[in-house]
Amino acid sequence: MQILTPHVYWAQRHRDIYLRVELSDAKNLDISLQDNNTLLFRAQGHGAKGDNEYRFSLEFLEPVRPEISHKSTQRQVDIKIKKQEERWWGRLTLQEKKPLFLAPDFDRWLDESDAEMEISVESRTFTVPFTVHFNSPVSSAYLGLKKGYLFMYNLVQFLGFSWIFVNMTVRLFILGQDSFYDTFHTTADMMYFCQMMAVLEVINPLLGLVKTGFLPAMIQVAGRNVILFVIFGSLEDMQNKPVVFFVFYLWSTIEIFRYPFYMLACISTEWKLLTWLRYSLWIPLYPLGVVAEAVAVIQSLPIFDETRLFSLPLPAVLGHSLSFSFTLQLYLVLMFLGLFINFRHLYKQRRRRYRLKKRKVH
Ligand SMILES: CCCCCCCCCCCCC/C=C/C(=O)SCCNC(=O)CCNC(=O)[C@H](O)C(C)(C)COP(=O)(O)OP(=O)(O)OC[C@H]1O[C@@H](n2cnc3c(N)ncnc32)[C@H](O)[C@@H]1OP(=O)(O)O
Repeated sequence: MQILTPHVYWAQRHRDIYLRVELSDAKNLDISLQDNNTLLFRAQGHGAKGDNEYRFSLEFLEPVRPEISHKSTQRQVDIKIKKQEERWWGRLTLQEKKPLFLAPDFDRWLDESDAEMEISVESRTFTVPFTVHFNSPVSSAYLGLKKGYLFMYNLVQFLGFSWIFVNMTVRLFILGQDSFYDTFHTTADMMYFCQMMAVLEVINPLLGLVKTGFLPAMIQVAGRNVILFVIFGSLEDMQNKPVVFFVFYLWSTIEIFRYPFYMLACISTEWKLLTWLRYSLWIPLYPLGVVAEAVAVIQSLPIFDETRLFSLPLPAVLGHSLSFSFTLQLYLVLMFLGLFINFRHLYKQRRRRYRLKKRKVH
C-alpha cells in the first residue's frame, strides 16, 4: 500500500491549534507528540489519493502540551492541540517554508485581533458548569439543544417581524399615506412581543450561545426599547405620528433578512443572496433608522415638557422638577455614539465575512 500525505488545514487561537485532516472514514488512527513540538499522524482512510495509509508530521513553531484531543468523523479528522504558552504564533511550523500539504482553515480562521475579541467575549460569558469535550456525547446533546433553541428563537422573530412588515406594506398599498397615522395601533402589540423577546439577544452572548459582542447587542436592544416603550408606548400623542411608520418599517426591513440568515446558519446552510442582504442592507438602513428614532425623540421633547411625565422632583431652591426632556437630550447624544459603535461593529462583521470568503475562493 502506498504511503501518502493528506491535506491538512490549520487555524489557531491564543491557547489552541486546530488541525483538520481531510481523510474520510479514518481507521487505525495513531496521533502522537514527539519532543514537545512535533506531531506525528498516521491513519488509514479515504483521502485525495483514494483508500490508503496517510501520514504527516508537523514540527510546531513552539512547544505544545502533550494532551491532544481528536475527533474522527465520516468526512475528516479534527485535532485540537493546546499551546504550552498562551500566545499568538506568527506561523504554524518551525520551518519557514510552509509544507505543501498544509493550508489555512478559513472556516475557523481568525486574525489575532479577532481572536482577542473572541477571548474578551468568552471572559464575559458564564462558564458551562461541566467540561465539554468536543467529541463527547454531552457536547453533541448540548450543541443540538443550543441549535434547536436558536433556530426556534430566530423563527419566532422572523414570523413576528414578517407579520409587521407585510401588514404595513399591505396597508400602505391600500390606504397610501393615511396608513402612516395608525401604524402603532395596528402593529404595536406584535412589536412589543418581538422587542421583549429580543432581550434574549443580550442574554445569548452572555451565555456564550452566539458569537455576538455583548455591547453591540445591548446598544441595539436598549436603543430600540427606549423608543418603543418610553417614547411611543408611554406618550399617546406620539402614537399617531407618521414617524412610527418609518421607525417600524426600517426595523422590520432588516429583521426579515437577518433572522432567516441566522436560521440557515443554525442548520449550517447559506444562501449567498441572503448573506449579502444581511451584511449590506444595514449600510443604508442603520443610519436611516437612527435618524428616524432621533426625529421621534425630538418630537417627544415638548410633550414630556408639557405633561411632566417621568420628570425628576428637585429641591425647592432648584425649581420644582427636572423635565424628562433633559434626559432625552442627553440620550440623543448617546444615540449617535451608539450608531458609531454599531456601525463600526457591523462594518467589521461584513469585512470579516467577505475577507474569509475571498480567501476561500483563491
Ligand atoms: C450600554 C447601553 C447604552 C444604551 C444607549 C442606547 C443608544 C442607542 C443608539 C443606537 C440605536 C440603534 C437602534 C436601532 C436601529 C435599527 O435597528 S435601524 C434598522 C437597521 N438595523 C440594523 O441593521 C441592525 C441589525 N442588528 C444587528 O445586526 C445586530 O443586532 C447587531 C448586534 C448590531 C450585530 O449582529 P452580530 O450578531 O454581532 O453580527 P453577525 O455577524 O450577524 O453574528 C455574529 C455571529 O453570531 C451568530 N449569531 C448571532 N446571532 C445569532 C442568532 N440569533 N442565531 C444564530 N446565530 C447567531 C452569527 O451567525 C454569526 O456567526 P458566524 O457566521 O459563525 O460568524
